[in-house]
Amino acid sequence: MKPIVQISLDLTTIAEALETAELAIRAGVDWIEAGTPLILAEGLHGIRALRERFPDVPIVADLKTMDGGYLEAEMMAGAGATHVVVMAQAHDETIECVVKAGRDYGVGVMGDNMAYDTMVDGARRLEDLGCDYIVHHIGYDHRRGIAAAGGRMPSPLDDLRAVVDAVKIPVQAVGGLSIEEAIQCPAYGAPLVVLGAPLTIDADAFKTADGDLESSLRLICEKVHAYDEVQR
Ligand SMILES: O=C([C@H](O)CO)[C@H](O)[C@H](O)COP(=O)(O)O
Repeated sequence: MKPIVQISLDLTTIAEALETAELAIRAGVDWIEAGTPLILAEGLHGIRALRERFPDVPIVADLKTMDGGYLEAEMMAGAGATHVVVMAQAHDETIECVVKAGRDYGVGVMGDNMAYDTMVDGARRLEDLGCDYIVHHIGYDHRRGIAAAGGRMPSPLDDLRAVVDAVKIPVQAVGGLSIEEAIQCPAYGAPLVVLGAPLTIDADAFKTADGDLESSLRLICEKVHAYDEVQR
């Protein structure tokens, strides 16, 4: 598939999410992610507002579902999400319910391997249970905790190649990627590139970052879109 750039709107108001998404789409971003903080703060209203403003843009609802999977996915699909996220740590039945809702409502299911004992095994399990994409994810708190204790901050690139090789479905790497790392994802075989907090959002304040965000995003999109097909 052709590489896709997704912006994660880890913000807490609809107004700021719309403003940041507007700018991102102008810069060439392909998919919008309603981040977990936005879903918590604004719920389905946030998804509906994004859908109304951007009728044709795919919207990922980063639900991080752990239980009650069918209803959560169904509600997000009804509000206009095109993709939902379920955790590898969830029970098999929950992942299966989200996959069933995905099939029933025509939304893509992304399985997130964050905090799974072995991230490669988590990715394999998510694929076996029917997910359409893998989110290979180093958690925000986890990586910051390691860094605060003086350790090297883990990067999703560390195991990205192994995860890509373990599954046949498309993979995205998430969790503190720098601009340079984000641009490299397609070269690792991961066609979905997520621009998260370090690039776009002030991670400490959950506000849009200062600086010329639009120009930075445009540059990143140009570089990622310059890649040929990624083989999956
Ligand atoms: O899912 C996310 C995280 O768990 C906080 O909710 C973020 O959207 C995702 O990690 C992308 O942002 P960065 O980690 O800052 O790159």
